Amino acid sequence: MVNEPAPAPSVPAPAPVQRVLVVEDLEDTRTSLQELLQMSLKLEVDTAEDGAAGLAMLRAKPYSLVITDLRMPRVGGMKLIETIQAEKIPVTVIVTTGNGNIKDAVEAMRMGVYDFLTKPPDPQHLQIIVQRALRDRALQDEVAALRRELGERHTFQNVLSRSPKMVDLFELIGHVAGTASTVLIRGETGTGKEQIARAIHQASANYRTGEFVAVNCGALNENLLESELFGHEKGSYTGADRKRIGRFELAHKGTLFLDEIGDVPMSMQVKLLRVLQERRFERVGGAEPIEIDVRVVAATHQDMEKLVKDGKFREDLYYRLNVVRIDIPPLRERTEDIPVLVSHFCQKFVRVGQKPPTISPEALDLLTKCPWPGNVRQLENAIERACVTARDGVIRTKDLPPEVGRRPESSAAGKHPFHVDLNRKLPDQLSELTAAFEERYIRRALKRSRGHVGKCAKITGLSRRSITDKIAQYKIDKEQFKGEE
Ligand SMILES: Nc1ncnc2c1ncn2[C@@H]1O[C@H](COP(=O)(O)OP(=O)(O)OP(=O)(O)O)[C@@H](O)[C@H]1O
Repeated sequence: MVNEPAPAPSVPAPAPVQRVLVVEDLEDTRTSLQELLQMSLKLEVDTAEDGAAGLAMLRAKPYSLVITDLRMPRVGGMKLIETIQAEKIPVTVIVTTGNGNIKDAVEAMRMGVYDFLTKPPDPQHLQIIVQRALRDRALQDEVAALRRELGERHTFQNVLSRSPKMVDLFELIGHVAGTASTVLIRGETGTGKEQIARAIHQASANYRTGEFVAVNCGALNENLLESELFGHEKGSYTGADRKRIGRFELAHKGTLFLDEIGDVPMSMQVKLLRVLQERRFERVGGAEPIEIDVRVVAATHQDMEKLVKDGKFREDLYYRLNVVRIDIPPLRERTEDIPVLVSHFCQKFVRVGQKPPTISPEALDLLTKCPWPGNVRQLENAIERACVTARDGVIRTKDLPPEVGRRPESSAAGKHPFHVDLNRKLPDQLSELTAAFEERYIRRALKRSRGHVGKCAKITGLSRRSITDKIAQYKIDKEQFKGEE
C-alpha cells in the first residue's frame, strides 16, 4: 500500500532564522524590549502594538518566538494565544505581565505558553529565558520536520516501508527522537531491530553527535559482558594488563544498543538496572563513579513477559527498559514491503558496471508468498544471490533459493496427489486434481522444450494459444526453463 503524501501545511513553515515578535501596546516598553533583544542577543525583532496586528504578522511570516503582553486594547494576549493554538502556528510564546496580574500569567501557562516575565523584565533573566526558548523551539522544529519527512517518504535512514504498521512506527521514532527515553525493540530475527535502533540514534538531536555503540549481550559470558559494558581498571583481574573503557562510556552523549537483552544473566541485570536508574557506574575494579548521559535502546526476539514470569528476567529492569516499546512486525505480516525492499536490495547488490536487475512478476509473486522466517535479512540474502545468477538483467524464479518456495512441480506439491478429503465434495476435489496434473504436465513439457511455447504445444497436443493461457493461469515463469533440460 502506498500512502498519500501528507497535505502541505497551511501555516507558515517554521522560521529558518530565529526571528522574534514583541507584542506590546506601550510604546516605550515595546521599543526597549526590541532594542534589548537586538543588542544583547543579536536577534531579528519585529514589533506589533496589539494582538490583532501581531496575529497579522504571524500569519504573514514565520517567527520562532512571540513575547506578548496580556492586557492590550482590541485583541489582548489571551486571544492571541488562543488563535495561535487554534491555527497551529509553530511559534513559542512567552507572556509579560505587570506585577499585579500574576493570575493571568498562570492562566496563560496553563494554556501552554512557554514562560512568563514580570514587567519590567530584568535584562539578564530575559536573555536567559529567550535563549532557552529559542533553543527548545529549534529542537521542536527539527523534530516536526523529521516527522513530516518520515510520514511522507516512508523511508528513513535506509529503513524502507510501505506498510501502515511500519509507517506508524516511523512516527513513533520521530517522537522518541525528541526525548531521552529508553526504548525496547521487539521483533523476530532479521526484522530490522538494529536498523531501527540506528534510525533512532540518527534522529535524536541530543544523541546523534555521540557514538552508536552496539553490544550483543547474547554472545558474551557474564564476566566478559561486565567488562565489555563497564570497562575495567588495570590489574582488576588476571589478564587485565591495561585499563579498558567500557561500552557505556564509549556511548556517552550517544546511543548504547543492547542486542539480545533477554540473554543477560541475572547477576548482570542488577548492575544494568543500577546504571539505568542512577546514570552512573564504576569500572570493574574501580572505585571512581563515572557519570554518563546515554540513550539506551535494547532489543530482543524473546517473549519478555514470559521471561519475567519464569523468573529469568527482573521485572524492575524490564519496566525500566520498556519505557517506549517498538514492535516490528514480521515480514510475512507486511508483504506490501517486499517489492520496495527487493528493489532496494537490487540496487545495493548491483554488479559493477551494470544496471540493477529487475524482477519477473512470477519471481515477485513467489517472494510475496514466502513466509520468510528469517525476515528482511533472509530476503536480502536471497536477492544478493539472485543478483549474481540473474541473466539479461532479470531475476527469475530459477534465481531464487529453493527455501522461498520455488516449486518446479505441481502447486499441489507436499500433498499426496490422490489425497482423499471426505469433508469436501468430489467434483471440487476432482477439478483441483485435474488442474494440478495439468500444471505439472505443462511444466514438464516446458522443461523439455526449454521454455519454447511452439515446441511445448507440439508435445502436449495443445495450441500455442492454449499453452500461453495455461502459463498465465498457473503463473509459470517460462523463462526459468530456458537453458534447462
Ligand atoms: N526496513 C528495512 N529497509 C531496508 N533494509 C532493512 C530493513 N529492515 C531490515 N533491513 C536489513 O536487513 C538486515 C537485517 O536487519 P537487522 O540486523 O537490523 O535485523 P535484526 O532484527 O537486528 O536481526 P537480529 O535479530 O538477527 O539481530 C540488515 O542488513 C538491514 O539493513
